[in-house]
Amino acid sequence: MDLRIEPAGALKGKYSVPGDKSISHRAVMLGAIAEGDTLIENFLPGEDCLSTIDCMRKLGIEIEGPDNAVVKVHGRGLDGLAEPEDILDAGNSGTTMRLLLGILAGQPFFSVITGDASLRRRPMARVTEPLGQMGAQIEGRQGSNLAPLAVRGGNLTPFFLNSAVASAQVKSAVLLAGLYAKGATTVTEPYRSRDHTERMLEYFGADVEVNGNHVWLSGRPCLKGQKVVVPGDISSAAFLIVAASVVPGSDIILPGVGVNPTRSGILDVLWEMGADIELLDRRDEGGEPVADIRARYTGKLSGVTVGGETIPRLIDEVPVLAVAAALAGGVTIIKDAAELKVKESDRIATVAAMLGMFGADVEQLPDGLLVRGGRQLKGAVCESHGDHRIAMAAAVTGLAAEGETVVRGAECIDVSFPGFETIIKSILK
Ligand SMILES: O=C(O)C1=C[C@@H](OP(=O)(O)O)[C@@H](O)[C@H](O)C1
Ligand SMILES: C=C(OP(=O)(O)O)C(=O)O
Repeated sequence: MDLRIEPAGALKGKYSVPGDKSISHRAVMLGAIAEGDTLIENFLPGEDCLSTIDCMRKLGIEIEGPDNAVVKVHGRGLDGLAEPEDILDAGNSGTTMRLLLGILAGQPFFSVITGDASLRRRPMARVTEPLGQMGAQIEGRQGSNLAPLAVRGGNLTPFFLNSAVASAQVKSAVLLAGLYAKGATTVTEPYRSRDHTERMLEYFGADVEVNGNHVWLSGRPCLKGQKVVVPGDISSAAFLIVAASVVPGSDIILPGVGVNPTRSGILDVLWEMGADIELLDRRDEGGEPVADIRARYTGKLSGVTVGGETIPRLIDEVPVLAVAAALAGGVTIIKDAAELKVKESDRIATVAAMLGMFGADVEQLPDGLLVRGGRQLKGAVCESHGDHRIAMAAAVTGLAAEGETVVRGAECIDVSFPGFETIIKSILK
């Protein structure tokens, strides 16, 4: 599908962003292995989270919905999953595959998990190795690095993982497997990655302790089904916040967006660049911090250097941050972000190619991007590369560029932000 974009009129008023993808996945998974029902409100009905529901159904869990973003999971307890009769399909979703591998590692049955062409190229050894050390047998191409992966789980022993990457998917896979091991499992990571698994495990009744970059979990807890109200996804909100920051006259409110500090790096960096963003009515909902976000055009963004502990706090927002950088004055350097190469596309290469099509000055670095901002951008025909974040970043660039932009392969936007196209069409001049 082609998405056609023209220079935008100002973004004005309230826009609602769909539920958080990371939290929606986790609510279904924990709901499935908890005792009793879990009611999820504001669930993200994006393709990725639908893949998680589909896999859980194949594992014998009855799930109602999504119906108006409400999902009911009839949990069967820690040992209630059934051997799937068919291959589990994680689609385009790295989170589904890596977190589910953690759960499958603890099951006394055989399962096979695969995904689409993009996911079958993404590295899985980062989870299959520690899960193997915990006692699961996992086989796949390239030394169990590439899906399809066949898992024979069960009889896990507790583990101490000192992870080389700050990855919430790695941390979560080991913690979910740790639920099935008698004793304590701990994970240490170089920088703190998103902590939704830790927060939700505690909310469902597990014994979890977090100390800086270390997480400790006691195995074999009794998880109890809960009501989970999913906050709006800050990763989706970021596209509208950047759009409002670069399109003259804009002033928007995004109600009920998650502002968990392990996710809000994009706000910190946009503030540093000079963006006008306010957090209103800050509150806590179901163990997650939430706020209404107001973003206004300022007309004077400037370049920044971003790296280190900030990167895991905005990893999925780098494509749209690069758009802001191309429209800002001065140089922006994004470093320590080699993880971008193993997302739905190689996002260092695809962001540079996409912005280059608009006439922006962008250089690829081995671990990030160098953007020399301030050029007048010209509408372009660009490819999504099957990557939802690249498609949406291109659309936002098109709003601020001269002339028409066409985003090819824009159907992938439904992976994380169904409704994006409707919002964008409503603001075209
Ligand atoms: O745990 C999660 O929900 C996610 C973790 C991040 O991946 P990594 O763990 O690979 O950094 C992120 O990029 C992904 O979109 C969602
Ligand atoms: C990297 C992403 O997701 P996943 O790893 O779940 O495919 C993303 O949504 O940008």
